[in-house]
Amino acid sequence: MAKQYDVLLRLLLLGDSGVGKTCLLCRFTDNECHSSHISTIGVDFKMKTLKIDGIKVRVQIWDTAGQERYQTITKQYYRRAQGFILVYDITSSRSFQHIVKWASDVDEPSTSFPQ
Ligand SMILES: Nc1nc2c(ncn2[C@@H]2O[C@H](COP(=O)(O)OP(=O)(O)OP(=O)(O)O)[C@@H](O)[C@H]2O)c(=O)[nH]1
Repeated sequence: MAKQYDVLLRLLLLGDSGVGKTCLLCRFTDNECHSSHISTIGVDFKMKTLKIDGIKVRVQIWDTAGQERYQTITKQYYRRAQGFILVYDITSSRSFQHIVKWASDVDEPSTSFPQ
C-alpha cells in the first residue's frame, strides 16, 4: 500500500471563544463554514494532506476550546504540537489583546517542549 504521507505536522489553534477557530479549520479542510457558533468542547481535530515540493505533508490541526473552563484539558495538548496558530477576531480588540496571554501560555515551562 502506498504511503499516505511523508511528514506529519501537528498544529494547534488557540484563541478566545468565538473568534472563528473552528470556522477557519473547516474552511481549510472542507471548504465550508457554519454560521452558528457551537462552542468546541475540549479539543477536536481535522486533517488535510498537502503536496509541498513533492513531499506529502499531513497537516493535523487541533481545534481547542477558547472557553476558560476547558484550559486544563487543552493545555495538555500543547506539548505535542509542533506549531501554534493564534487566532483573534478582527472586530474584537479584546480578543486581539488576549493573544499575548495565549502566546505566554504556550511559553509556560509546564506546557512547552522539554529543552
Ligand atoms: N462574519 C464572520 N463570522 C465568522 C467568521 N469566522 C467565524 N465566524 C462566526 O463566528 C462564530 C464563532 O465561530 P467558531 O469558529 O465556532 O469560533 P471558535 O473560536 O471555534 O469558538 P470556541 O469553540 O468557543 O472556542 C460563528 O457564528 C461563525 O459563523 C468570519 O470570518 N466572518
